[in-house]
Amino acid sequence: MQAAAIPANVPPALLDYATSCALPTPWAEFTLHAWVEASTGKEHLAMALGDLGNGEPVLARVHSECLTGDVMFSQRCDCGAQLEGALRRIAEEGRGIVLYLRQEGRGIGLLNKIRAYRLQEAGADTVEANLQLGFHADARNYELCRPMLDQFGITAVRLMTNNPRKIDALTRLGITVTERVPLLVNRNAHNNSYLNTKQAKLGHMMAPLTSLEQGEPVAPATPASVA
Ligand SMILES: Nc1nc2c(ncn2[C@@H]2O[C@H](COP(=O)(O)OP(=O)(O)OP(=O)(O)O)[C@@H](O)[C@H]2O)c(=O)[nH]1
Ligand SMILES: [Zn+2]
Repeated sequence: MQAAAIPANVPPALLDYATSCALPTPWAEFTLHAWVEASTGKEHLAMALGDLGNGEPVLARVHSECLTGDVMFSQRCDCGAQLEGALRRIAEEGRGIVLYLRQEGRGIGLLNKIRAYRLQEAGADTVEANLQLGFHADARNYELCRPMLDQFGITAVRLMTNNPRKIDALTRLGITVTERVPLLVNRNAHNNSYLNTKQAKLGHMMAPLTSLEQGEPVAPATPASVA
């Protein structure tokens, strides 16, 4: 039997909701939700805590995948500490959500991020490395956030980020960002110039630290805390 044709005026779903489970963490027991992106088959995730659909703005983080930082403890970036900081803060408040988007390497993928790191070892900064590889400085897209937030009836968020593009993107998607909650964690000798480049070239809202010079002793990975 032939499948019924989808009427031309109905946009195709970006995401299919798949399933959920309890996810105990050191800070709280979250609920892990999973979706499948229709066009790529990628699995996107959310960690949710508390009553999210009661109309109060939700403490939220939109986190882009960083395997090296989130899983392998890399100090080249601040991603792992930001993820931990966001989860801790949500646990403290007892309510909130982390959207975990599978757009590794600012959207260029893991292998290309590793290639970009090699170029950075040869002197390029994080933006120049992407451009040398033929990519945009930031190839991410946040449109999936809308159906993910819709799942919980979330229309307004207090967004944990230093990245103005995320605020713009959510606003353009019709989500009200009532507050930006800064997320400044784990600046160290390995990621200091990376963070300075994000501020200078990508518009991130974070003060540059000039006192951390290359070759200085590396600060131990501090427990994540939200500034
Ligand atoms: N191409 C590239 N990607 C990187 C590099 N360092 C980290 N990333 C990626 O950058 C992204 C960082 O994601 P987020 O922490 O959510 O976003 P952000 O733009 O830093 O904004 P906030 O953390 O919200 O302030 C992840 O996808 C990382 O994999 C790099 O040197 N090159
Ligand atoms: Zn990272």
